[in-house]
Amino acid sequence: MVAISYEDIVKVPKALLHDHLDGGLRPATIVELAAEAGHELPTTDPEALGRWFAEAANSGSLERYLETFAHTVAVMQTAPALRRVARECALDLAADGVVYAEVRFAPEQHLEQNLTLDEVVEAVVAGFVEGSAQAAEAGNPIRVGTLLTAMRHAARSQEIAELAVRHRDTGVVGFDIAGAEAGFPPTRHLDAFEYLQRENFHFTIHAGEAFGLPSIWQAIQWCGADRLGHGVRIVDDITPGESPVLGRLAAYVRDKRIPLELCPSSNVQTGAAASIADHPIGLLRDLRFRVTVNTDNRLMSGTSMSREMALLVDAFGYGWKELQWFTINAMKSAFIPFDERLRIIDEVIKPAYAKLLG
Ligand SMILES: O=c1[nH]cnc2c1ncn2[C@@H]1O[C@H](CO)[C@@H](O)[C@H]1O
Ligand SMILES: [Zn+2]
Repeated sequence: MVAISYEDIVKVPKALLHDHLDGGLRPATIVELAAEAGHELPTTDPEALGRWFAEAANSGSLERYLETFAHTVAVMQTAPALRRVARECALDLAADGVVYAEVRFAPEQHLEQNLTLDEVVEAVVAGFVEGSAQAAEAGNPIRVGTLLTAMRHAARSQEIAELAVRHRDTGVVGFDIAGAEAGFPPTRHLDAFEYLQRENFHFTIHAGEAFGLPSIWQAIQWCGADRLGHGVRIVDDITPGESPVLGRLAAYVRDKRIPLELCPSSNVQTGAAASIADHPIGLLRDLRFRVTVNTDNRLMSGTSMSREMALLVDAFGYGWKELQWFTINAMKSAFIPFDERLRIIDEVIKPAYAKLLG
């Protein structure tokens, strides 16, 4: 088998479902925006700043990992700043060969300079539109959908859910909750999830990352999540061995084809996995869960979609067949309409991989 190089992975179309806007800024942009905003950074050298984020996020704890977002959120408080960050996000993903991305952020964290929630969303969506148009001109077409996140420790989820529905025809394709998981179960936001279900809207829930099965169970069985953000701890319900045995929850997640938005590097940093080679993605793929590969926070993990795939190729010996499987899984699980998903699978993804698979 011919070894797969990083450069080859960049060229092949990829789909990304779990990427945080405030976790993916270019270090140089943070430096510029911080100077404008008068925000003090740990360093103003972009390269050193990039390293600082990766090191500070490498803490083994989700709570400490999340502290680093204070510096990105602080420079995303005006409409031009939000628009720029979103535009650069679309450009960076497209340059990495991502053809479909759902990018999330929490509007409630961007109100420090008196923007309204609607203005925050409008600025970000405008940035994605602008970035996607520029990427297409450069020969890297990408479709970017926005997910609105509510912070799980706060109490604004109903308001954010309504905001998402209000913008559903202008770029917002779904809803999410994020933030520290332990102590903040998904059922705290049940009203918001029930509202979204009545609106026939889509949502994912960060669950099974820093807390285990009860969080996943609530996300699926109480809240009705379409997908699981991470969900990696579903392995706690699988007894390993020659023929692994699935508990009732793991069996349900697999039977219902509930997509797992796995984020290998992020999980190593927050302590959810000991290393990439030890990451449960290997087992979950072998057992044919609906596994997808994601970046979570490109800045904090110093990563990209191509890099995450390259790490898996190295650790598990995956070839184009597996990378295509991950990509089609992600596209099937996207929150855009079925016919649009199918078009990207049939016209963009399959033809590109067919050439490589021979
Ligand atoms: O892996 C994660 N788990 C939980 N919360 C996260 C993760 N990555 C980022 N955020 C949180 O989501 C907010 C909106 O994008 C970020 O500000 C961060 O606090
Ligand atoms: Zn996340």
